Amino acid sequence: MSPVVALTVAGSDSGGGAGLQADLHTFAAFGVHGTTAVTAVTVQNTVAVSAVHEIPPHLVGEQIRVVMEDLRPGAVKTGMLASAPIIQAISDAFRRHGIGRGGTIPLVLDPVCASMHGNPLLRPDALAELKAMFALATVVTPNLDETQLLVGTRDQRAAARALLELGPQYALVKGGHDSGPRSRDLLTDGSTELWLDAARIDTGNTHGSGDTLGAAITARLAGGDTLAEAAAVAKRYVTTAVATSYSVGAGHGPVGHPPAAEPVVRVEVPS
Ligand SMILES: Nc1ncnc2c1ncn2[C@@H]1O[C@H](COP(=O)(O)OP(=O)(O)OP(=O)(O)O)[C@@H](O)[C@H]1O
Ligand SMILES: Cc1ncc(CO)c(N)n1
Repeated sequence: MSPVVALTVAGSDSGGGAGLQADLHTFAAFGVHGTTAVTAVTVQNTVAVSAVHEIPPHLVGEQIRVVMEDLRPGAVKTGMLASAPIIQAISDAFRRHGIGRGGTIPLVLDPVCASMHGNPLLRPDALAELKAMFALATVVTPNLDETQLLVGTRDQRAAARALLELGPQYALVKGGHDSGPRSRDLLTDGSTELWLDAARIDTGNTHGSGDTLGAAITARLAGGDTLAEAAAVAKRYVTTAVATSYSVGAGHGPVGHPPAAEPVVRVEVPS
């Protein structure tokens, strides 16, 4: 039986907590075969991002092409995209391979702009290009710092409305950076509204939580879920991930990636 496959188009985090490393851990936890198109190599640990090396745009496009032609992922996620020329190459490849709106393969677009340390992961002059790409997305998943940058507000409802005007099918506005006893994310397509709600866990070790939520949605979409189903499962998973986070290094530790309670494919260990 061939496995369910997902693709992440993202940057590498040398510290192993976020970026494509978190995406691959998440795909594996759901029993999904993970593939990657690397956009940038970041020199990063739990304390800071100290350098970024961008991959040439045509090579990012080529990674997408060879994965699409051979492994046929059922869903695609984007994370750190780094620069406007890289975003253009990715958008072209997505249109060519039927990824996102107008195609048949769902696209989860996490508009990563900075690390949780506050270091930039997107060139400031690439913001317009990133926003233009939203029209391709099944869902965009910004945190509150990103909504402030993209649409000028940290109010979840107002941000979702403004994001939907840019053309994605759904907006999922994450509330991890809010305060209060609950960590609430808003999922809406403009006519229905779903609040994904969980207790806020008292920890500073949330590095990679956003990537993990988006990758869990992508894994479940690859397995055939609707977006609302995928988001509900992913929220339960990221809450477990934050609950199993740990301290490593001197800064923000990563979330854990335990086997998913609601996997796409249950991994059987031969006895
Ligand atoms: N302390 C916490 N307790 C429970 N859930 C949390 C906590 N922090 C974040 N979350 C959840 O984790 C997910 C990611 O949210 P967040 O807003 O932190 O994203 P992010 O900033 O993109 O993450 P990252 O740290 O990867 O950059 C959301 O579902 C959010 O509600
Ligand atoms: C490479 C990379 N992607 C995404 C994030 C945001 O979590 C990060 N810190 N590093």
